[in-house]
Amino acid sequence: MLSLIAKRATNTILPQFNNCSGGTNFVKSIAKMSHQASYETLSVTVPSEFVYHVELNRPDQLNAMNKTMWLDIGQCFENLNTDENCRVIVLSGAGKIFTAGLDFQDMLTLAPQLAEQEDVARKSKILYQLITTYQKSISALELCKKPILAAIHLACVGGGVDLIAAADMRYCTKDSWFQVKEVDIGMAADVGTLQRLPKIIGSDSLVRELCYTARKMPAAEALGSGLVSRVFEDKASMIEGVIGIAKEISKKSPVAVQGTKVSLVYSRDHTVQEGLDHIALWNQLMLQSEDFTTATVAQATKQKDTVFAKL
Ligand SMILES: CCC/C=C/C=C/C(=O)SCCNC(=O)CCNC(=O)[C@H](O)C(C)(C)COP(=O)(O)OP(=O)(O)OC[C@H]1O[C@@H](n2cnc3c(N)ncnc32)[C@H](O)[C@@H]1OP(=O)(O)O
Repeated sequence: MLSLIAKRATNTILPQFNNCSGGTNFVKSIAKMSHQASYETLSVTVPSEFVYHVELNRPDQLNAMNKTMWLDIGQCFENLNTDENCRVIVLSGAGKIFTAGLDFQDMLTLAPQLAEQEDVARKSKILYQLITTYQKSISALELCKKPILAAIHLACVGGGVDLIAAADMRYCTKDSWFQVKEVDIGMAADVGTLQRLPKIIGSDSLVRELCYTARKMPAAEALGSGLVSRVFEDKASMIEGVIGIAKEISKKSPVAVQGTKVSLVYSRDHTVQEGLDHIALWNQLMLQSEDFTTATVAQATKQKDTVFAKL
C-alpha cells in the first residue's frame, strides 16, 4: 500500500521536479539560486569562500529604501537562507552613507493610489499590504539562518535602523550616527525597530528617548548602549575587520552556527524553558550530524582548518 502511495506521488507530484533535472538536482538548484541572483538595488559579492557581502546599492540616492530595494532585501535574504555556498553575510551600504531610510520620492507615489479609493477600508487595505510586505523583508534577515553582520558608516536613518536591528551583530565607523527618525515624518515606526531595539539595547528608557525624540545617537553611545559591538576608525578598516569576523564564522560547522542562530532568535521570544525544549528537539537531530563528530575529534586532537560539508 505504502509503495503504491509513493509511486503515485512520484508520478503526480514529483514529475515537475524530475522533468527539470531530477529531484535531487531540483533541490540543489534551489540551494544555488542566490549564487546566480542579481538585484537592481543590492550588490552581492563573495569576498571569501562562504562569506557573502550584500551592499545597499543606490549610492546616488544615499541608499534610500524604495519599493524595489525593500523587495530586493526580502528576496535576497530569503535566497541566501537556502544557498549552500553562503554561511555568513556582511551587510553594508555603498557610497556616502549606510542609508537615508525610506525613499521620500517613492512614498509620494502612494498618495495617488490612496486617493483613488474613497472608502477607509479600501485605503487601509493598500497600506496594510505595504506595511506587512516591508515587515516581511526586514524579518527575512532574522529568518535567514546565516549570521548577518551589519557594517554601518556615517548615517543609519529610519528604515535603516529597522534593517540593522534584524541583523545578528552590528559594527560602525566612529563618525556614524543612528536615528529612529519616524516620529519626525509623523509616523510610528512599523517594520521592526520598536519590536527589536528594546531587545538589543538594555535600557528601555534610552530606547524610548531615541524613538520619541528622533535624536541622532552617535557611535560612541551606540557602543556604550550595546547597539554595536565595535567601532572602527573608518569604512575601509571596518569592512576589512567585519569580513575578518565573518571568515572566522565561516570556518565553523554550518550545522552548529545555523542551529545557534535559530535557537538564539527563538529563545529571545520565548521563556527559558521553551527555549530549552526547542534546542533539545533541534539537537536530538543535529547531534547526529557528521559535523558533531568531525568538530569534536578536531578539538580533541588539536586539528586546525577542519573542513565541513556544505549545508
Ligand atoms: C511602510 C513604511 C515602512 C518604513 C518606514 C521608514 C521610515 C523612515 O525611514 S523615516 C526616515 C526617512 N528619512 C529621512 O528623514 C532622512 C532624510 N535625509 C536626511 O536627513 C539627509 O539627507 C541625510 C542626513 C541622510 C544626509 O544629509 P546630506 O546633507 O549628506 O545630504 P542631502 O543634501 O540632505 O541629500 C542628498 C540628496 O539625497 C536626497 N535624499 C536624502 N534622503 C532621502 C530620502 N530618504 N529619500 C529620498 N531622497 C533622499 C536629498 O533630497 C538630496 O537630493 P538632491 O537634492 O536631489 O541632491
